[in-house]
Amino acid sequence: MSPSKLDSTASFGDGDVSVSCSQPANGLSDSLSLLHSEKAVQELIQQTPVHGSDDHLIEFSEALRTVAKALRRAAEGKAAAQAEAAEWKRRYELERTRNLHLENKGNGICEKLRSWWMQTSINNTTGLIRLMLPCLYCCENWKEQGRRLSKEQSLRENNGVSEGGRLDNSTNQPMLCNQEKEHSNGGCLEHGICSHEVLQDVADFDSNMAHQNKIMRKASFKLSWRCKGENSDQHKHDIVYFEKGNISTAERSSKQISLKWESPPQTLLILTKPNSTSVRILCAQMVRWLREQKKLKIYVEPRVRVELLTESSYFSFVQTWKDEEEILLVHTKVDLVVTLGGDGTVLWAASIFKGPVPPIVPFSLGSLGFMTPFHSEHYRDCLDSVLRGPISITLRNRLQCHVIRDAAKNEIETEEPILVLNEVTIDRGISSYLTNLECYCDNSFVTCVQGDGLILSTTSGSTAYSLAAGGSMVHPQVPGILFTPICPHSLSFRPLILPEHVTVRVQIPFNSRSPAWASFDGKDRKQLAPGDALVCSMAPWPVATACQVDSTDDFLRSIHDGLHWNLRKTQSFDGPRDV
Ligand SMILES: NC(=O)c1ccc[n+]([C@@H]2O[C@H](COP(=O)([O-])OP(=O)(O)OC[C@H]3O[C@@H](n4cnc5c(N)ncnc54)[C@H](O)[C@@H]3O)[C@@H](O)[C@H]2O)c1
Ligand SMILES: Nc1ncnc2c1ncn2[C@@H]1O[C@H](COP(=O)(O)OP(=O)(O)OP(=O)(O)O)[C@@H](O)[C@H]1O
Repeated sequence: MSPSKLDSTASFGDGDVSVSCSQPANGLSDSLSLLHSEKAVQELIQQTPVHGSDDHLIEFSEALRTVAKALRRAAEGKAAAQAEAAEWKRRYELERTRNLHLENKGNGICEKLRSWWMQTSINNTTGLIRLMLPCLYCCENWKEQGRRLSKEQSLRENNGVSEGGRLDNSTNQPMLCNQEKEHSNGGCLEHGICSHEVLQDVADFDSNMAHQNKIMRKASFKLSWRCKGENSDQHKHDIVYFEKGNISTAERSSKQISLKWESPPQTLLILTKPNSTSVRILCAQMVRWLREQKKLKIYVEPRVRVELLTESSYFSFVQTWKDEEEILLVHTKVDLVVTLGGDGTVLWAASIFKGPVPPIVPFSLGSLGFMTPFHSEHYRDCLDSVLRGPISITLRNRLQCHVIRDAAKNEIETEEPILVLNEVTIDRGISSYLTNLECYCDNSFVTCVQGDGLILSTTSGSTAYSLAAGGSMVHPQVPGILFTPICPHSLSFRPLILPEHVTVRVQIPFNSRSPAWASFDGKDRKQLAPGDALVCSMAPWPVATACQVDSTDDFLRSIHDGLHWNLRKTQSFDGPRDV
């Protein structure tokens, strides 16, 4: 039988293996079943005794091999096509959201913000909550959007009657804070990065605070690029000049950044490492000092509030949240976050904020502290100078990771993105097989990782797991994505550093021997089945951590103190030398 004879459904043996090769090109209905068929064909080849003298059998097994190969190619083709389709679907959705957003920007209203606003207004018929949040999707023009939404609300409440086009929103319009009035020309965005203000927050989400029916607003601050010999308030937007055909760089894409408060911070969130007596004692002291000396409002996690109240009822002024939903609003309340612990507590702090993150002041109470430059013994002086400002900060990029399930029927089933400050790791989990990860960068094939796994790390995470896997240490202010294999079974694999603007996709091939596992900053393990993918790009919400000196000094100090980097006894003068 020649291979060409295998163009129709053929049954082999006692009929339990059936291979159809006559399907049209688009008939690759299910690559998994194709793979099973391939396996069956392979098994059949192994089971069928082939004697050198039997030409027919040799020809037959050749034909089967050809079929097996064709099936494998078909399955791989489908996997690639599915990955591409998923990516295009994602891009389409992104584009559609952006277009919707732009369309509504014409009206001055972001669609997401509009629906959120509608919900809030509908859910709170008493009209108690009328929060004005920054729009996470556009992060601009939201004050104006607030006014317009308020007008819409007013219209709805008045059955939409507005004959002369004049809208009376005097009762429903969010109250504007002073900042809003001062910056109503939007000047803030023109000369730096500004914090968002909360316009009005009538009802506190904590019932303990329900009686405090008063205006709270977030402290406003400005971030500016600091460069030696340059006026710090001047920020040119052009990075590259093309004057008379000559290309010259006018600016660096990343610089030392300084934070200057435009209004004093009023609310602090303190996050602490659990199960540590020294941290508990320090936390109580700090809360007391901040309340008595600085007159600040303090938020802590529910666990910490219980701990403080167990110590003394004095701490009843300390506020907290009740559930996951309320945590989502915390960033609108808090001006500054203080962490008491090690790097893990900074990671924990960042993980609480699924969108914008307030600046973090990390105190070191762990064994290593790459992101925790402040010493807890001097907390009063440190906090004094941070609250006064200006301070140097390290603006740490985060990665935004999407798990795309092959089994997902539609985009509604797409899982929420996860933000990481250190890295996302895709590894073999408990499986003893090699992982097989197909990696693409902006749809260009990068490589197939065969080994224990792959780390996609931020530059902040470059001193963590990526370093242990042989990646380079990178200054946290350098924008980039580290692509570091874990124990690759290849002599020529070297870690890469990719530019910050790319999207990396890691695909688990359909013919993978086992599922892979993704973990995010060392937590939240998720299984990735064959056909699933992890798509990762730079998130728009970095984490600003306060520096002791500046980002470079702090970074170098951390690798010297934390890792004893390049520590070696100095060679003595006493010996052979060039004269
Ligand atoms: N082989 C390894 O080195 C290895 C293995 C697993 C996880 N990790 C790291 O642990 C991190 C989670 O930290 P954790 O504190 O929640 O877990 P953990 O308590 O297990 O601590 C892990 C260690 O990593 C250090 N670390 C964390 N972030 C760092 C950073 N940016 N630079 C330098 N060191 C850093 C911590 O100080 C700590 O000593 C993960 O994001 C991962 O980077 C490292
Ligand atoms: N507020 C928190 N709630 C829950 N878990 C937390 C919190 N803060 C920290 N953790 C977790 O506790 C673990 C240890 O925290 P951290 O790294 O800060 O302390 P450490 O291990 O003593 O420090 P180091 O790693 O420098 O020795 C981390 O896994 C971190 O995610």
